[in-house]
Amino acid sequence: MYLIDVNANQYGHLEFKYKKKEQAHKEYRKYIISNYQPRFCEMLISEVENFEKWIRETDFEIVRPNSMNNYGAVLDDFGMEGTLDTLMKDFVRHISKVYFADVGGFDLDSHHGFVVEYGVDRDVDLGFHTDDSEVTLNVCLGKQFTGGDLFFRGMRCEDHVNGQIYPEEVFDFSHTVGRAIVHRGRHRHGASATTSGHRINLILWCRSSVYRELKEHKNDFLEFCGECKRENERKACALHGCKPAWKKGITLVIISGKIVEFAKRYEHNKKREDLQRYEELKLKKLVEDEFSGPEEYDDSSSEDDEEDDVIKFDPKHEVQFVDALLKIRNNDPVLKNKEVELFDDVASDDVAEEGKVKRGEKKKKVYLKDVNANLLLENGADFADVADDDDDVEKDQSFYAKMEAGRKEFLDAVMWLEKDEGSNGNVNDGFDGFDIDVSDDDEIMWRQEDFEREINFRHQEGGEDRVMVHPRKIEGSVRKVESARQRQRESKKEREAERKIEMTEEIKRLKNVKKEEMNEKLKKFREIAGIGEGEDCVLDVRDLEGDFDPEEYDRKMKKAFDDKFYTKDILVVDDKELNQLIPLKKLATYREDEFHVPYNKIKETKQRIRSQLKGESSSGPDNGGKRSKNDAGKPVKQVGGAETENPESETQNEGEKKQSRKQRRKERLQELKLAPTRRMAYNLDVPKKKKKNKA
Ligand SMILES: O=C(O)CCC(=O)C(=O)O
Ligand SMILES: [Fe+2]
Repeated sequence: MYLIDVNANQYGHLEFKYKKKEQAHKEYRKYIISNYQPRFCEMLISEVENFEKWIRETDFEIVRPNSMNNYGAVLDDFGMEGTLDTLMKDFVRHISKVYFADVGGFDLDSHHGFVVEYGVDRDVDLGFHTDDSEVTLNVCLGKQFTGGDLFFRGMRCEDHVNGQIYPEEVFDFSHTVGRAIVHRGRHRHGASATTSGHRINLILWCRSSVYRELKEHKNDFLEFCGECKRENERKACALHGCKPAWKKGITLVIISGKIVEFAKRYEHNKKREDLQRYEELKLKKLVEDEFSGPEEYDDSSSEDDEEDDVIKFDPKHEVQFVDALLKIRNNDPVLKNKEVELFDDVASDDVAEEGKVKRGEKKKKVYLKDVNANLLLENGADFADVADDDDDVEKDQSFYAKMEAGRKEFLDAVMWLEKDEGSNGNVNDGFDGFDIDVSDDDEIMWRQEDFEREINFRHQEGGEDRVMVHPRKIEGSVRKVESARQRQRESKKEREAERKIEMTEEIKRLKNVKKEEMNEKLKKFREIAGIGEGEDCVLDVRDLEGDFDPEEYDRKMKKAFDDKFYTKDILVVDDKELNQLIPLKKLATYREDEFHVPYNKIKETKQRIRSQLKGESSSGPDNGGKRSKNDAGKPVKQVGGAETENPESETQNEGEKKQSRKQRRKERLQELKLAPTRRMAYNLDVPKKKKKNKA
């Protein structure tokens, strides 16, 4: 058995390390990396659970991931399409272009991503099947479970999918949270019963349009099929009189890895996107603020409102419309003139009728391109086929460009593979990127060339009789003449109602994200300020929002930090403690980790200072709150919050506000360096009692 370390520590750059291990299953190569970022797994699970909850609450019918699962959800449906595309391109493709190049692994270009859920109260197991994918990534996200093993029973092409199972094809794989497996879609597999707990897996079916296109023309290159292989070998041996030897190659790749960057990025981007969206909605006045109760999405501000529903029929325009349509369908030569005016703009006519168009103002003309655009919008893609044959040429060209790119990637993959093999003498042993023995260099080269030739000459070599068929008509997109408008109106209403529900839910969710963020900030603040559970805090979540007002901020900070902590307290602490206790810097988010001081430590320090002070003096708040002037005649800096209780200090505070924080700190330090006599003179060290007695 080979252990292959896939170190995905650099996002998208995999390092392969080959280690020869004791012979176990020669046919299986394993990639082992450690965990699949637990936080990412957790987040995904909670997102899925939320989604499930929402489905239950709204009684919404959703499309389940595939025909065999009754639980789980299509991730592309809830905003993860881009993320999963990245996962496919930047992660799966690096692996598959080497190990599954024969099924287009070098050019995976689309995906279907979903989660599946198993448990006694969910889907229990999954039948024997092949996936509708070229390559599948299956990641075990959680939670706790027993059972649920994956069983693999050999790869088969469509013709042999139900063929027998050979002993060497039997492979069982136990899911572990954080571990993933990559296999060909045509690898027959199933999942045994999850006997307790819940198992949730992320499945990414990755497809290659290049490969699918090629398969349309030819399928005798499908070397992976265990049954085809045997047949070919039998034939070859019958011809050459040799003994068939069943060669084993890679069948699947097991990964347990750190996709650290990927998971982190997902987490970060998702939150940022949500908050940004929330702010946008707030700007558009679609949400009031995060503190108002649940609100319904109100789309009355959107431009296309009810009026749109009332479609006005104008016989003149109807005739013009049909006439234009016929001209286009019949490819009327008049259309060659780009400036041909097919009919007057309905909207501008209507407006004119209502007297809203100023006299002499030119009516908007409608050109062929406008009509085409409108027809496309109304009739769907079907119409485009009739209207413009050039489109096909363009499609063809982009296809060839894509093929070229695919070919280049393929060559890169081959070079990579060669380099890899060259760097390690053991690699060829039992390994084969195409499920054939690659110990023979010529053979692998021959197969690569063959594969390339198949792609490049698929139209020339016996493929001419087959015509590519793509579905042209998309259900529901074709315009029906009778009562179509009625239906359009109804479906528009339905769509709007759906949109309203969706938006209301979305706003609710975004508000929660926002609230969560603000509560987190507040929690941090309370922690820093040493404000315990249930204790009052001068700031509330609202203070964390809005424009930054430094004076207001200072005032609140003073109150927060100084209510229970006076200048006197501060004077007895050393710099290190002061740094912990006056933690304004800690509020700068970029420093939060470095400056974190646990709440109990702050409390402990404060208590210690208090008892120290009690021993030294019995001074009350008015002593701490009232200060004489320093030698420069300036008011002595007051960190204490006594100004709120002491009107006298009000004016002093005005002066203080103007002082910079740095200045105040400097003064405080100077104060500490004062000679004992000066300190006495300034009442700094004089116990209150003594002072009173003297008085
Ligand atoms: O349950 C699993 O882990 C396998 C799921 C699977 O094979 C599939 O959904 O195609
Ligand atoms: Fe599957």
